[in-house]
Amino acid sequence: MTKTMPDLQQSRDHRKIPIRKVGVKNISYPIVVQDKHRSLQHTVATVDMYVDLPHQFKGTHMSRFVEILNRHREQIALDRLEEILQEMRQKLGAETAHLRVEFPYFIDKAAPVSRARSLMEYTCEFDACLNGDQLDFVLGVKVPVTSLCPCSKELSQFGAHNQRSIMTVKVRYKEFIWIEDLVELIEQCGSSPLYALLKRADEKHVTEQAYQNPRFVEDMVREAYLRLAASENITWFSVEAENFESIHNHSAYAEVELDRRDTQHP
Ligand SMILES: Nc1nc2c(ncn2[C@@H]2O[C@H](COP(=O)(O)OP(=O)(O)OP(=O)(O)O)[C@@H](O)[C@H]2O)c(=O)[nH]1
Repeated sequence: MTKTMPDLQQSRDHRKIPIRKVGVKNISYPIVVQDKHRSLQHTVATVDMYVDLPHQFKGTHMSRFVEILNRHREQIALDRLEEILQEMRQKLGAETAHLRVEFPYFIDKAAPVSRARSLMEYTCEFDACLNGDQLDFVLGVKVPVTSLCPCSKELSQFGAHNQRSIMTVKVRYKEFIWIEDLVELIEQCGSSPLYALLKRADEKHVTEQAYQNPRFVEDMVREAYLRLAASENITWFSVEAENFESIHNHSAYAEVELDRRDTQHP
């Protein structure tokens, strides 16, 4: 039946414009992530899959992306991404394949005083690209923290404004990095970490901890820079901090980046 149907995608395009990324976006799909303490964690990701398209073709074959994803069902994990990307390149006749997987990841944390345990959610991403046989992979994690304003503390007779901040860290690395370790490193860069569950004794502790540890967005990204740059394993990183200001109707924002790849591969 399909053989007799016209294949418009395969027909020629005459505009001579190659397309860098074309494919499917926002597929909700189950994946498996390596968990530092529980071996594996099952979660549901939002998946984007793209390839490049040479100028002479009218369209890509959208159904093949979903076919590939389903061929790897229950095995979509970090160590399978390259295989999936290779299959995308091959089945879609492309030079470059992109696979972005964004997912909620849960870490079991103990509250600082009561030690009450709770699951804290972190939004993570694997962003992988295969160009020929060159694999580029970026791990990203969004880490919410508390920040307390040093200026407000200095000026005010009582209190200081403080807010929830999101620190977004992205890394390229040589040897495997646990999401848990990245989260722990970034949590040290705000005024206080966040927890899903706090009893009263914990609430007093985190409030006082934040007051004793005021941080601008600039302090937060600089602290992260120092800690990430200290690891030889990390070849590239970027860190963003966004403070959802409690006394302004806008956010304070800062970003830093370090790229060691050029010096390693001149
Ligand atoms: N290329 C392209 N396809 C689209 C778009 N929107 C929907 N589609 C549909 O995606 C569907 C699947 O396309 P293909 O993968 O080429 O389907 P197919 O020809 O049955 O599959 P193959 O035999 O593997 O090529 C088609 O029905 C298209 O109409 C779009 O914006 N671009």
